Amino acid sequence: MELPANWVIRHSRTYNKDYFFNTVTKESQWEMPVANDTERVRVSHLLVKHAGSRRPSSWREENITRSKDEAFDILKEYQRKIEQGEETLSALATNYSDCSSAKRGGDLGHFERGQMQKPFEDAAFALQVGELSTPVWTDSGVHLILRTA
Ligand SMILES: O=C(O)CN(Cc1ccccc1)C(=O)c1nc(-c2ccccc2)[nH]c1C(=O)O
Repeated sequence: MELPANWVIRHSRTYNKDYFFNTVTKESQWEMPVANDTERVRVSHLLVKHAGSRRPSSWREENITRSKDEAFDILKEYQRKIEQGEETLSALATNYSDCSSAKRGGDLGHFERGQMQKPFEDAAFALQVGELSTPVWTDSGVHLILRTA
């Protein structure tokens, strides 16, 4: 049984069953502690906004008028290029992402559940490290997500 760092299994004589004890925080719990690598992910993403985006504006374009369909077609072409190895997500995000993270090659750093828009979070946590998502829709627009850690 793989336990996250600092966790040990203890046995409760009172209830005659095992529990989990964190030797650093001194907390104890009955349920199996969540391993760190499922608590936090790091991703880079490429966002293409459209006229219906909550904020249809970006560093690239002051007033974004493209349709949802156009945004999807643009993102699908980026996805094809990345999957074919012709381009990297980082290079495309730097030049074409409508998110301010374009300046960092699309890197969003690490985040836990509860921090991002739900569709984005669910897609990110479903990826294996190194895996590229299919297009993901949020209120911001449509995204390609690459899990990096
Ligand atoms: O939607 C808005 O009201 C304006 N935003 C920023 C935003 C979007 C959702 C929640 C909080 C902030 C965006 O449109 C946006 N969302 C993102 C975003 C969305 C999901 C994951 C990472 C970044 N980037 C941006 C940006 O301009 O740079």
